[in-house]
Amino acid sequence: MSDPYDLVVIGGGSAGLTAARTAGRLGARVLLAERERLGGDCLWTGCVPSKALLHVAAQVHAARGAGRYGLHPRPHGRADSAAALGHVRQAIAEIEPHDSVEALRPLGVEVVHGAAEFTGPRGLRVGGRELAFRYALIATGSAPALVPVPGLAESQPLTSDTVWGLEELPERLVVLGGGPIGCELGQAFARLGSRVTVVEAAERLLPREEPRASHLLRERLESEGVSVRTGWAAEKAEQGALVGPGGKLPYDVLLAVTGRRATVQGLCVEAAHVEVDEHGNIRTDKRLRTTNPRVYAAGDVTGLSAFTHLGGVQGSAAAAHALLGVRRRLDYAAVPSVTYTDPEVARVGPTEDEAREKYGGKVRVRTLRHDRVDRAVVEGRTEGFTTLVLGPRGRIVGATVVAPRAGETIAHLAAAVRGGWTASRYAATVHPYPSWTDGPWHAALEEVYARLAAPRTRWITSAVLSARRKLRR
Ligand SMILES: Cc1cc2nc3c(=O)[nH]c(=O)nc-3n(C[C@H](O)[C@H](O)[C@H](O)COP(=O)(O)OP(=O)(O)OC[C@H]3O[C@@H](n4cnc5c(N)ncnc54)[C@H](O)[C@@H]3O)c2cc1C
Ligand SMILES: NC(=O)c1ccc[n+]([C@@H]2O[C@H](COP(=O)([O-])OP(=O)(O)OC[C@H]3O[C@@H](n4cnc5c(N)ncnc54)[C@H](O)[C@@H]3O)[C@@H](O)[C@H]2O)c1
Repeated sequence: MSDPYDLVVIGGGSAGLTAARTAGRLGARVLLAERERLGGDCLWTGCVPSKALLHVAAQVHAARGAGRYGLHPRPHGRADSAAALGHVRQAIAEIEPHDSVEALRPLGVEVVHGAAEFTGPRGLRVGGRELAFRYALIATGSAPALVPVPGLAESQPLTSDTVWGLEELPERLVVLGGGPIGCELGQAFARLGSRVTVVEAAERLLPREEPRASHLLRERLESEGVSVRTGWAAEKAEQGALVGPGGKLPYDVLLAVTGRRATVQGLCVEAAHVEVDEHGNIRTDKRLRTTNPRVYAAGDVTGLSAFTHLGGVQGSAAAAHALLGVRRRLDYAAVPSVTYTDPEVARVGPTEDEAREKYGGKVRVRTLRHDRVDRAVVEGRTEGFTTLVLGPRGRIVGATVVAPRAGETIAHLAAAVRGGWTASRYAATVHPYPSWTDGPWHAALEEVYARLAAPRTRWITSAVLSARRKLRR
């Protein structure tokens, strides 16, 4: 067996790639093992293809609406599936080189192709080699999980892994699951011309978001022809129909997007004394160390992250912890999440209800409807809103923005949450006009105006005004 590597990273997705790059930049001897394709879920079956498809769908949707401005005839029918999926493949092809063996080599990252398995607490086997490591990082991600609905597995539904292999747009698409994936893909396929039904067992779409965001998104989807069934738990799947409350939903294609499960099979984690928790995720402490202090974990496999941006940050932090012994605290309270539907639903921190559970009566909420945002008015998109959740000492602890490009707007609010800013501190930054960032800015200004109007402040300002009037008389 050769000298031990400083760090062996298992899995070349968002978390593993970022960890390997960090380790390489630190000058460590690092090996990255990947069993399929570098880039992982995000590049091949997740963020990149879904956002590329949503982009095509948005173009098609805009073209259909151009009749309003005199451009006729109004295009109808289904978009060209080959062209739509061609754009998806092109986006992947353009991003892929950034995640390639060639891009990693200058950073000193060695890549081995193969499925890694632990052979002991400080050793593993991959690509026919037995390796020793000082530290290892498990970044093996997650895979679609089918809910235990009778007949579902036998019906062989498409998942977010396999939907990209479709050659034709389905005539009737039933989407099982109204979470982020179901809403994004449901809207994309509907805009491209499929007849889409989204079914969700909970009482509303995107159950983790502000109820107002869920209702608004539902209205929007329905206005675009998507049939939405909430409180609709699938009971049975048959060939060609999903069965649930009130009867059958016939489909040509069934897409099951009901959550994901950590990928730990085949890793032989027991050999490394690495424990898995009751949900099947790798158990980690605050520093992302597993139950073996020589082995760390990052990304979807931990159950602490379901996003590329967070998986990458975890990977980088875990590499630095392991190699340098530094303690970089991860601030989960300020991690934004975005569902890239139109409008986008973006949030950082807790919802209003979650904040009230945590902070009780100290919570105040400012919501600004976007009919007060000039950018929304000029684009004819006033349906959205911004909510700021203020916690103890008036600090912004959470925010939700529902609007086109809310994913960009939320980044500044994430900085505010991370910095523990009050609404007035946030409002002191000048925001560009007319931009979507006017939503959060004016919501924060509303809080400032309310404070100015409070009796105590009003008493002080009145006293100052009156004193200055007398002085200058
Ligand atoms: C449809 C969809 C849309 C999404 N959209 C977004 C989005 O817009 N924004 C966002 O932030 N997140 C999004 N996500 C989530 C995001 O894709 C994941 O959070 C992210 O890709 C997880 O990264 P990871 O590195 O933890 O795992 P992965 O990307 O899954 O990488 C794990 C890698 O490990 C490899 N592997 C597994 N076992 C072994 C082994 N034994 N040996 C060697 N290699 C192994 C796998 O082949 C894989 O390449 C989306 C997900 C889906 C499904
Ligand atoms: N834009 C993004 O950042 C983005 C996009 C897509 C996915 N992701 C992440 O990927 C992960 C997986 O997403 P997802 O949408 O698959 O999972 P999810 O768990 O968020 O949503 C699945 C939905 O399916 C519903 N469901 C479960 N069983 C059902 C049944 N029998 N009948 C009807 N509905 C049922 C659940 O109530 C839930 O709302 C999430 O953690 C998400 O955050 C992120």
